[in-house]
Amino acid sequence: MKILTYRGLDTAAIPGYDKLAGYLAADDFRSADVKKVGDNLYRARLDRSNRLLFSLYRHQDERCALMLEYIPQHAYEKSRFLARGAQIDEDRIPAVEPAAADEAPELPYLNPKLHRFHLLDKVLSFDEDQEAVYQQPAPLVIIGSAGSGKTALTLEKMKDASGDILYVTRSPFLVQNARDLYYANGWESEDQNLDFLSFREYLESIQVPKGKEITPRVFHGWAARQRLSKELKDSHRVFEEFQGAITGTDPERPYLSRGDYLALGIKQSIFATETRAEVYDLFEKYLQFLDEQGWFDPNIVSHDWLSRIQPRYDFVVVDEVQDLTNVQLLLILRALRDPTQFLLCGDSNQIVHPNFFSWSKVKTLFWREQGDGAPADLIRILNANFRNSPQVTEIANRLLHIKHARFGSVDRESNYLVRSCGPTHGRVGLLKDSDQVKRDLDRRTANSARFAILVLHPEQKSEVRKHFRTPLVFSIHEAKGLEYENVLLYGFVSGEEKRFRDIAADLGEADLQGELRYARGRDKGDKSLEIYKFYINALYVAVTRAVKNLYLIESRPKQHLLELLGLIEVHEGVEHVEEQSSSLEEWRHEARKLELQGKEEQAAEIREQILKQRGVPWTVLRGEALAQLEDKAIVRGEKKACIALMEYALVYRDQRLLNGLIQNGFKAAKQPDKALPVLEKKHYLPYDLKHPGGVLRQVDQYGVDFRNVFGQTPLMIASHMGNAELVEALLDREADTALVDGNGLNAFQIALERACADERFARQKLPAVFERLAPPSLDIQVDGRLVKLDQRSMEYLMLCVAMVLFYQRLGENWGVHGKLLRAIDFEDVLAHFPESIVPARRKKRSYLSSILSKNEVDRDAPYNRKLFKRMQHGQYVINPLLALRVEGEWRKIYQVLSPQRLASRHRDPLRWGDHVYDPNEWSERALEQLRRQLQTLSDPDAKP
Ligand SMILES: Nc1ncnc2c1ncn2[C@@H]1O[C@H](COP(=O)(O)OP(=O)(O)OP(=O)(O)O)[C@@H](O)[C@H]1O
Repeated sequence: MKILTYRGLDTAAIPGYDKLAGYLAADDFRSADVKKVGDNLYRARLDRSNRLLFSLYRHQDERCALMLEYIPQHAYEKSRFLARGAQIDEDRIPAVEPAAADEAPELPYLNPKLHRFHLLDKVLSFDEDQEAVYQQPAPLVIIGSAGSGKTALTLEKMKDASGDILYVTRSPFLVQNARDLYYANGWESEDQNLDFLSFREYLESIQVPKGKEITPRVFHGWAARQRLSKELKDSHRVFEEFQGAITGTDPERPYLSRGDYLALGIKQSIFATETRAEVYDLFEKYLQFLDEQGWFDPNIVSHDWLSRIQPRYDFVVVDEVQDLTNVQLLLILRALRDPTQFLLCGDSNQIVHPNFFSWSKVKTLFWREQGDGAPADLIRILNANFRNSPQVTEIANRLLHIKHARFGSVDRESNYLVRSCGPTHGRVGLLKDSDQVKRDLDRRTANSARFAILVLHPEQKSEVRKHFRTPLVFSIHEAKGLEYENVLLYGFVSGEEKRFRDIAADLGEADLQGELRYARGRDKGDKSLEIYKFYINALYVAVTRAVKNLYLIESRPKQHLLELLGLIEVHEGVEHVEEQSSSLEEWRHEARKLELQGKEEQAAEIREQILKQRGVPWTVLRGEALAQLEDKAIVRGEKKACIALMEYALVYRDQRLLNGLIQNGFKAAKQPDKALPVLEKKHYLPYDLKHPGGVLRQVDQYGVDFRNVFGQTPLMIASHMGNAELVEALLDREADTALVDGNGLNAFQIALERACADERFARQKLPAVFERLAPPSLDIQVDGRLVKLDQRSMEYLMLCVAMVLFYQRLGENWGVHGKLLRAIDFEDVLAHFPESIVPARRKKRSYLSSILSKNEVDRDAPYNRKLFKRMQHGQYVINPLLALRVEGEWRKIYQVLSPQRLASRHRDPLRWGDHVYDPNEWSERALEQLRRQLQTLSDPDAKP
């Protein structure tokens, strides 16, 4: 059996390691005393009390033991790889034979020379090139085609850095994905302070820009309303020109002047010189539009922020750097304390419109920043592909050849072919464009979430929809970042026959042989060539979206370009296309993924067409509906309305509403403890059952995040009930953990809220849901800057608990005792939290005090998140100037929380003689004064 060791596992420091490894290598599981302790997790015996954890894999015909972790003193509960807190009774776990390895999962790639492996979401053995990059210190630029393992390698390199670290890329989806990969399998590091940010968030972390970021969709809507000549009709091109040529290129200016734009060289603009004046006219209108309609352009803001950026990172990773402009990249690099500590990666072949990105520009930028001290050897190339099938990679390589032969190299760096290490065998085929073929193909693919159709232009989508039912139809502009097992290109080449004919021109098979040599384009004089690049780039991007199988349907299949790609035979049948049907679960997952990638159109189509979801038929109590109910109950005293309002008030513990009802003589409101169980039975019963079929049926009907009458999602209720199985089922269905209820609390905070008030819940229910429910980070805004509070920080927990205490304690504390929130309040509630969630040292009052004071608004301290405002000695409220991003919008904290719901418990008036003293009035006055104070502090500029 081959022995591989996990990165960083210091085998020399493990007593008895060599002997044990020897047993395993010799397949002697008996001497190694191997037992199974988890899913593909085995333990072997080092000596009486120490154990070693490993996994089994196969590679081709070889068995492999992957050594993971040293477990000293039977301390399985501290293991990173076993579920945290695992208790293992060694006498009861089954012994294992080496033959278990024959059933183990297959490693798709194994470098025979390397004994170290890495682990993200899966096991990785680096190939020679990856290993060389792994060993190379920063600064480093990693260039590699789609699927060459850039992201994987970069993340593993990031784990070696220490201090303040930034991972940034344009797409929020990729950021989330990278973060998930990074922390997969329980990775933790004490000496890293990590930020995973999308470029937008990075801008916000310097200063939140005013307005919203302009999106292609908004831009197209606006451009469609302008009177434009034919040359400017393609608004994608115009948008690219604005974002890549007029803005974003020159760090000295927010955008080029008209004169400079008109004077750009032919390679620096997508538009011919004679059209540029009109483009610039439109650009000026665009500036006006941004200003008037409250949008911002990220390039212009990036330029403005250059004057604000301060060094604050020790190490920076920029992924998909080809999606960023010069100015954006500069803004990132300027955040480095040591300007050489960066790692950039990308692939200029993944650009659809030529947006003037080139590696030489990146280098120039770096050298200009660095002066003479810049290292000469910055760039590393990865040319293996681990994602696509060899057949797809072959077509992609042919396209690179064609592009290269016709247009010359983009730059020296992007001049390579791709070597396939693809895990599976695939198929590439040209299909006849007949009704029969389309019908058969539709039948086989309509229910498959692993089959997508791509077209060149958005208008072609409606044509596709006439023949195909799948919701997964994308234009090339939407295709970035997508990958599907099967991809069909519909009329890609026939739709632009002339363009592709011109591109293929007189190229022959001989032009597609050998390696790419760096060369300028053949047709130097032909200035119109630039325009053609879009078509070939688009085809390249489209082809590489296919992980396994690629099909093309062409109405005119006899085309030179297709011939060059080796697509000569036209298939009249589609028997070889596997019929696939995806489960609703896969479709739900697909919809959520697309939504995160900003592909709302397709996500909505899946929800409507496949998941058949619709809106809830009841009225959700919020905003106007809630105000009306209040009016009917409290002003007009309608009985039914009183009951409904009492229920609402009970759900949100809105003492003020209850008090209102009591004053109106609605007695039931006086005894919330009696009314609450009735309410729970009426509304939450299905959420408490072992088999929550009823809830899941509703989820199927209305979507996983539907709102009940009180505005709660199923996840919020499941979390309130502490029903871990249901929570799990809902999260599997992609329930959104970031949504908030009528009190501004998300599902995680709702579970905390129960746990703070109920020791049994904290002990018995909370551990099972705690980690799964906590959103990975909270976006807060302090001093106009975005801070992402990571789930792993104590500040995250403190802010969440403070939001809970706002409702649970602040009303009573202030209304009765004249106190705000104090360390003792936090100590009180955290005291009964299990050790696995909050370790004892973090529950101590001194520690809690130190977190409160370290994060005081008026204190000047490093890493001060300014979460709290100290109002009196040791007494705090959440910083009224803090804003939270809730459901995509920035909202001030006291708009998220509801100060009007602050109230102390209703007390009976005291009487002696003729005197009546009503403590409720006193409390209410005090609380009103607090509300006003919070309001003033929240909005210091408001007129009194
Ligand atoms: N050495 C390896 N062995 C096996 N799989 C690998 C290896 N390197 C990368 N992979 C896998 O290949 C896939 C593609 O890797 P990754 O996403 O890092 O590529 P990328 O270059 O960033 O691609 P893109 O530019 O499309 O984002 C991933 O599933 C990754 O786990």
